[in-house]
Amino acid sequence: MQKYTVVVCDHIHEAGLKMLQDDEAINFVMAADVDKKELVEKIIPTADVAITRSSTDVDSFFLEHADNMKAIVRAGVGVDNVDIPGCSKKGIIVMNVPTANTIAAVELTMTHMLSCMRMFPYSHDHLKNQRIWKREKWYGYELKGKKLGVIGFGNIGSRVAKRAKAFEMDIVAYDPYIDPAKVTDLDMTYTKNFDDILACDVITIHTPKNKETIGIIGEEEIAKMKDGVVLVNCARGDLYNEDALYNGLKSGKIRFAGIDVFGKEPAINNKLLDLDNIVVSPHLGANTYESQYNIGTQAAGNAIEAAKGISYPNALNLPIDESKIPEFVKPFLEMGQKIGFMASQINKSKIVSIRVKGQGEIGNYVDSLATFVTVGAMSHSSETINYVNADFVAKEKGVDVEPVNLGDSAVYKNLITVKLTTNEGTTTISATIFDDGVQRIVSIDGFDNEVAIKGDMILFKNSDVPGVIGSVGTILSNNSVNISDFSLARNENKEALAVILVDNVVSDKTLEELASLEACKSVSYARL
Ligand SMILES: NC(=O)c1ccc[n+]([C@@H]2O[C@H](COP(=O)([O-])OP(=O)(O)OC[C@H]3O[C@@H](n4cnc5c(N)ncnc54)[C@H](O)[C@@H]3O)[C@@H](O)[C@H]2O)c1
Ligand SMILES: O=C(O)[C@H](O)COP(=O)(O)O
Repeated sequence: MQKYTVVVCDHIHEAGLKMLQDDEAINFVMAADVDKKELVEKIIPTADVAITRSSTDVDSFFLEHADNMKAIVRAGVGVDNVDIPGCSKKGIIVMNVPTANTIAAVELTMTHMLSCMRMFPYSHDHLKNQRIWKREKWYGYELKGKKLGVIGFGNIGSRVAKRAKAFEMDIVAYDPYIDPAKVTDLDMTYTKNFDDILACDVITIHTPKNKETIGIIGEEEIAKMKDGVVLVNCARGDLYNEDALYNGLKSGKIRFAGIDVFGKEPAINNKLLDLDNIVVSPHLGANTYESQYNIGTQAAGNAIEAAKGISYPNALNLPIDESKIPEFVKPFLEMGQKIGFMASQINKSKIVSIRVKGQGEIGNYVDSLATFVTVGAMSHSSETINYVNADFVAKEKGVDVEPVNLGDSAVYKNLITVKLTTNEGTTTISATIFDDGVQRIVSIDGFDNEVAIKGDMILFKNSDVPGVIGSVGTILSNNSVNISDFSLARNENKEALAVILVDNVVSDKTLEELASLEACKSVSYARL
């Protein structure tokens, strides 16, 4: 069996590590405690996929050594320390885990906000460590009635705003890239004028770190702020210019700051730590058990799928303008890749052509869909294929890829059909996503089997005569193969196709036994 090496560069939850350990196709290397230079020089060259967090920079040094790398999974949101154009140049897909730590970051932001208002860590230290009971020293301020300026109204910023509203704050949001209704529908104020944010009592930032946002709060902005303003940053260091922040805190213009992130981390020598009106944490925004469990398991699952070429969830460097792809399309793309991968296992031979048809609204996105299907179908025949180079690899290997938009679908809201032609014949699979979000095959080679696209599946085609299902069940049970789902369909030629989902890996011996049944016409096996 082919093995893929997944290198874990930073600590992730043990449930994620276990998933990697338990997958027989994965050679798992835990390198979180390895010195970064050694990691890059000695371990990264062996990796098919790397899992990273903010402590591992994916920079030119890293990429120079990533000669086998197919994908990088950033186990978190921020990809400011990942050279995405550099990855694209090397054909490396970059994925992140975008929402698994949202709540952890939101709640840490509220913790910082409240800590700043009540100077909580300082009063705690006074009593606990200095044994001083001096209640009059610790008069704080209330959030109620104060104006909160939220810069960046995405997953985290919008949820911070909702929680702050529950504290009876007035919310002003600045985010040029959203529909203002996202703010105004919540009875909050949307502004395009950054000065409205600077006029707030408390300001919190939740944008990514990029060219536009680095230093978005600098000396000039702080000068315009109210005296006694409170600033919170649980997004990224350098969004607030650290010299300007230091001077503002030192002068008292900024009354208090709550800071989780720093320009250079670990930040043990940062001069901000010398101040008495700052609450700090060592980049803990994502550090809750819940969030790390979710991130670790999602990152591991995505790394396994990417290593095997099954799918690349949340890929950030696709050859497609993601902003032009509506949300409903993304699961179809993922499903298209799985169907391509499945078809290539059922019909194992040199691929001649891949025809991808889209019906319903999905038909408008059939070109992107064809790219994903191609990646899935050709991942067995090309070690390096991905969304970035799929068209090129297909052409190079003489595979004809044809996307077809069929317009409206008579039966399904959206339907995709993949026809894979190889030297051995054709396999045609149609699938849709129902309103419950479950991806389902609705037909295979003209048989109307309806079955979920997941796990291990046996496709058993036979003459439609009595007793076949019983014999199949007996063989599977004699070989300790447990059936989890079974779908049977027949055609007018007196043939039947059974799609059998099973709980465990099926051996060649079991497949041979099935093939030896008299009524059997063909047996194939696909692992997703
Ligand atoms: N401290 C932590 O551990 C921690 C945890 C999670 C996320 N983060 C950071 O928080 C950031 C935000 O996370 P998210 O999940 O809310 O991301 P998101 O993509 O959902 O939201 C970001 C928002 O910022 C807006 N934005 C972009 N540029 C802007 C600009 N110039 N001015 C105003 N708004 C702008 C976007 O339109 C978007 O709505 C991440 O990029 C990450 O760096 C930190
Ligand atoms: O961007 C993120 O997801 C957070 O900053 C968390 O970073 P971490 O994974 O290094 O904790």
